[in-house]
Amino acid sequence: MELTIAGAGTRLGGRWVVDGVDATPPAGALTGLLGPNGAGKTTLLRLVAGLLAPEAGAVLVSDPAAADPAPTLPVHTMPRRVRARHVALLEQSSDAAVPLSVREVVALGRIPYRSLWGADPDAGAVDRALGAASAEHLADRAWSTLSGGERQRVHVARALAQEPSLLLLDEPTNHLDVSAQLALLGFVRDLGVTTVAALHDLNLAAAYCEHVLVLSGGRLAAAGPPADVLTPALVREVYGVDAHVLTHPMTGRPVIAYSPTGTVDV
Ligand SMILES: Nc1ncnc2c1ncn2[C@@H]1O[C@H](COP(=O)(O)OP(=O)(O)OP(=O)(O)O)[C@@H](O)[C@H]1O
Repeated sequence: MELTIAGAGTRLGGRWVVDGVDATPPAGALTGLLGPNGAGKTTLLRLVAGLLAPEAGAVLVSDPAAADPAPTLPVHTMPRRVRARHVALLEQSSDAAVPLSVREVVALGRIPYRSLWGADPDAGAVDRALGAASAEHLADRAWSTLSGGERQRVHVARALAQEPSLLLLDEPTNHLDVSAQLALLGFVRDLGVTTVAALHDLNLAAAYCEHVLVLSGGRLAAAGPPADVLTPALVREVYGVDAHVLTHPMTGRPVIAYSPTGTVDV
């Protein structure tokens, strides 16, 4: 799905927390949404998901009912059921103790596809999503008994079960061990679905994202391929941290080596 964020902004608590953001994340690829705590990443994801209507500008997506893929449809005006078939948002996980099994939680992602009498037209969708999120071994567990990382995998599986054409992930690697982080981002990158993922780990973004957007104080500070954007000057300006940017010996992608603060023994 094509996505254009055109001067989008919104206020929360009387303050512009997303302010005049212009961006065109590449279709069918993984875009990293970066920026310090409070920069506006979650709010921008909610605007892109159509859960918030922008007070300024627009968030436009391809109209699923039209042959033309050009982004012309304001996402927040899509009927909810239609939007739920095309746009999935994985929010920062809540720890609600719902009395459901893992399989039932993932099946919630299939609600937009179910018929009036509750049948899912694709009986294999839940199992495929569990497999994609490396969570098939959890299928029959009670949700309330899972660890933080296990829950995160199930949240991801639920979003994938929606089979969206626009996938929005808010800190999807939260709680995951290193191996699960790499597996998840590798899987999402190879999905071929337009994906925007808020990430705190600049090295994961550099390794897996085709494009990155960097927010700072609600405004877009930089956008482009990670190798162009993730410079020592940018890391200093946005995060207030000194860093060296090295080149990964296998992939050629940037590796950010932060300079420790305080006294350093050498
Ligand atoms: N309902 C609200 N009312 C007032 N201010 C809000 C509200 N929700 C969020 N904010 C503020 O808006 C700003 C942006 O918040 P947001 O959650 O989008 O940032 P973020 O980049 O996702 O942060 P983090 O990395 O910490 O998750 C923050 O300063 C936050 O305190």
